[in-house]
Amino acid sequence: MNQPNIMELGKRRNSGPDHNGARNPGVPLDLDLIDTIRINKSAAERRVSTLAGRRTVKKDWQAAWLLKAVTCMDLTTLAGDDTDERVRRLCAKALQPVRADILTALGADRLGITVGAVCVYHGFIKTAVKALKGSSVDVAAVSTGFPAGQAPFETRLKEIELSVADGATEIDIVVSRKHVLNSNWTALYDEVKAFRQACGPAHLKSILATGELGSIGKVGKASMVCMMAGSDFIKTSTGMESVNATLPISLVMMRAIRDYQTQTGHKVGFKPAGGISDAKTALQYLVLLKEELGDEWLSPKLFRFGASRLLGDIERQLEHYVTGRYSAANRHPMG
Ligand SMILES: O=C[C@H](O)COP(=O)(O)O
Repeated sequence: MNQPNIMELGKRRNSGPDHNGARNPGVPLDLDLIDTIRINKSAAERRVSTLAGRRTVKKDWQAAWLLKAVTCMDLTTLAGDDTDERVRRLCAKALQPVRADILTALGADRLGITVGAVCVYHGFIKTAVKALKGSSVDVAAVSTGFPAGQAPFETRLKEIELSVADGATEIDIVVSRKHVLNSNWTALYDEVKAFRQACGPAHLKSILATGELGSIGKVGKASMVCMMAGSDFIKTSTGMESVNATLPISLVMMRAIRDYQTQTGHKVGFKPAGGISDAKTALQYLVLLKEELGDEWLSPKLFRFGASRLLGDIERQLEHYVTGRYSAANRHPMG
């Protein structure tokens, strides 16, 4: 696997698809196309099962890929006991995600590495905006009755509008699982399109909650419908389902993104989220992404990890790389 140009890591300011080309404007719903989508589950599982053994990244290359993963992270806190102080600490970590001594040892201390965004509940948007002011780190808010999405439709629309008014530049919505389970693609399309409209300039990430969609085939179809409705990103999971991000599901979503680009010319981002907590797994996602969608997607404009714990393990692995020793996980707090 090629080493990303480490000098490029610090340059990516202004994340989001529209800063470097047009956003996905969406297209009319094409039910005939949705009907043709078929997914071979065993083939998808076979494809990803060889990933860890077949492609490995070592030493300098691994360090560079891990720094890339950091720049593509939505550093997340979504807990019932979140406080303004916790969010402020998380934002400080977002601005300096890897300890200065580690970055210096890696020769990466002048790259201005930050995460892609901080992801919070609505009530903490203003706190995050203030803490990140002057930086290029985006503020993402989960929305539309996250995680279940069972609030009234008008309430969900209003929630988006309020979050954008508070300063969120990215909105992570949850789709109504019932529309997918009932194969009511028109209802899903209309819902996501309305959410996109409510977002205005903020980018829309559509969370499919893939672990609750019943089949891998539904994941392929729902991915395509969400992109047709104008999603800037499609995202696997809320982190609250019993099954969250997996590599086979991610493969299906990446291929849907590829097919959508082939059909329409529009690029849509991908965000695996939920349960991705170690550097080794993160590298597997990056390898799969590079192989399926190419180098252009290896950027926060088109790829994010949604993760609350991953950064700690990445920092720990980077410290091991520069010192030869592993430190205790609690030496890498998130805030
Ligand atoms: O969107 C992000 C997820 O909620 C994060 O899930 P996690 O806490 O399992 O990393």
